[in-house]
Amino acid sequence: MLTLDKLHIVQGEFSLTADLSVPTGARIAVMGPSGAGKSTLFSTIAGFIRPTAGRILWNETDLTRMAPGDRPLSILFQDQNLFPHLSVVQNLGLGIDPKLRLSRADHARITQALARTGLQGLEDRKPAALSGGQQSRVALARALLRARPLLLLDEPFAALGPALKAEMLVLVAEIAAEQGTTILMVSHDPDDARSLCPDTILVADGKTLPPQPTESLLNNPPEALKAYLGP
Ligand SMILES: Nc1ncnc2c1ncn2[C@@H]1O[C@H](COP(=O)(O)OP(=O)(O)OP(=O)(O)O)[C@@H](O)[C@H]1O
Repeated sequence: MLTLDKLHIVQGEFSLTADLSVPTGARIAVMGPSGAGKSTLFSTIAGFIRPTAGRILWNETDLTRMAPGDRPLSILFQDQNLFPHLSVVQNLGLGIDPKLRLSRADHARITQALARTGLQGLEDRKPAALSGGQQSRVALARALLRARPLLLLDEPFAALGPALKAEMLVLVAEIAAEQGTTILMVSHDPDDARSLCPDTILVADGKTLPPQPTESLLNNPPEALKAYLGP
């Protein structure tokens, strides 16, 4: 279970509170107006921003002061943060060992992750020689290899076309189900939220609300969400 315990985040003029829990294995959409603080919330959970007050817990473990790399999570952004000078295999290897000292078993796991994400044959390509969809797959394969229990998706597939995006979301859902991964996903698309996430966290007006059923939230959106979703 992820617990945000009386969390208070301040970035200059901007401030955001969160006091909620997310059960293990849940798939939760994170929605709210532009600038409401969705990415800031993720950066705080991932450890790139230090909260002003409160705690972040994974089960009984207090993550609040833990280094980002030690936290039990992976985060995927829109720019896939792949290393441009490294091949697909090397980028994946970094998910296992930052010094790329890989055993035969590690290579076998990489081969498996490549197959799982449909990247066979692209092992030696550099990211610049991959399509956007293929880059997304590499980032997802790396997260798969890290096998952390919590996956934060900050619109990693936003630049893809609708069909490819839907395909990636299905893949995420499959992998998450296999690994029992808990997912938080920032989404601007109500259909994505509906298809992948039974519950939604709303971020608006400086507050992060606890998860509530996605369907009823979208069918009867509060003002802040109405403006964001458009007509
Ligand atoms: N380093 C910073 N210093 C001061 N303010 C910041 C900093 N980083 C972000 N902000 C502000 O914090 C607020 C939240 O930004 P954030 O990117 O988290 O919003 P968001 O909900 O993810 O928006 P979007 O949907 O447009 O991506 C914004 O008003 C932004 O201008």
